[in-house]
Amino acid sequence: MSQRLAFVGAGMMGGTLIAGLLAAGRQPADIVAVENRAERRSKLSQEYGIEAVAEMSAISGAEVVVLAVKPQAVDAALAELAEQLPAEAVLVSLCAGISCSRIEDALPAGQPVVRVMPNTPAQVGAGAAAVSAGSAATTEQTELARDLLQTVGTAVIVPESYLDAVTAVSGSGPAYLFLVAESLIESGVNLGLPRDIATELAVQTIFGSATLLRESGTHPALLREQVTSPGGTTAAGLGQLEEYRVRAAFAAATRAARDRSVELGG
Ligand SMILES: NC(=O)C1=CN([C@@H]2O[C@H](COP(=O)(O)OP(=O)(O)OC[C@H]3O[C@@H](n4cnc5c(N)ncnc54)[C@H](OP(=O)(O)O)[C@@H]3O)[C@@H](O)[C@H]2O)C=CC1
Ligand SMILES: O=C(O)[C@@H]1CCC=N1
Repeated sequence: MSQRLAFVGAGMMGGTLIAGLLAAGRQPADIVAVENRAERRSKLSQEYGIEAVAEMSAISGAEVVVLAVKPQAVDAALAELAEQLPAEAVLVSLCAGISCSRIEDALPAGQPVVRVMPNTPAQVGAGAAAVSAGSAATTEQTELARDLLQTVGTAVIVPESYLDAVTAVSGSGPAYLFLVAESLIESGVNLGLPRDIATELAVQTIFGSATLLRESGTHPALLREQVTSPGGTTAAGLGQLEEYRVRAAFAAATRAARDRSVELGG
């Protein structure tokens, strides 16, 4: 694959994808970034050797244009982008909550649009993304977007109606798990462990548990039972997590994130 890619917005998520794609073997010469912030542009060109500019005209040679600005900046970006977008280019939007139809309405009729919800573990080739076709995107164009995301992790094609829930689970999900990591480390420190030891053990425990969960294909409830000796330490700890309603907290968190995604879509 060597399509010419343009990123409009190359902050946290756009920059993550660019880094992941280059690490997976994409050539810097095939990627251009249109980015508002001068310091980001310098970093992108110095660190990755890609062309990074402020002018939207740079997207004119692209076959795939990835829109990675905050949802609040989408309308302004689309207004500028619509004038420069090549008719045959696929617009791949990473923007939370913004529907394909809203993007299509801002572009020339028939422009192919694909909506994607990625996540930041793509930085280390371990992303999880879901991809949905807009009304004018062909199967081939949707698969092209999926393949792009698959170079930095897992990517699945889903109906667009799933995407707000996907955003709540895997788009925002890394932040929930980083909060769990932070809590486990602090709890170890509170119990008297040196911070570096607590950090190393907590991080490896999360990594090892995720790897076991994925590689064994075993239901997490069974894996949890394997750790839980009758009358033992884990049963005592889990009892407190149930008491503090961890399951209810995750259900409420994902509902709130899903609702916010819907709200951002306007
Ligand atoms: N961060 C994450 O974990 C995830 C983010 N997303 C989605 O990705 C999108 C980007 O998020 P994120 O990367 O975190 O945001 P960032 O703010 O880190 O990056 C967006 C960048 O785009 C720039 N920008 C805004 N408008 C334009 C424009 N018209 N032309 C060129 N550059 C522009 C911004 O500059 P300035 O600030 O000066 O406007 C900023 O540097 C969002 O829609 C978000 O919903 C999806 C999944 C995960
Ligand atoms: O917090 C957000 O709105 C974005 C979308 C998913 C992850 N970050």
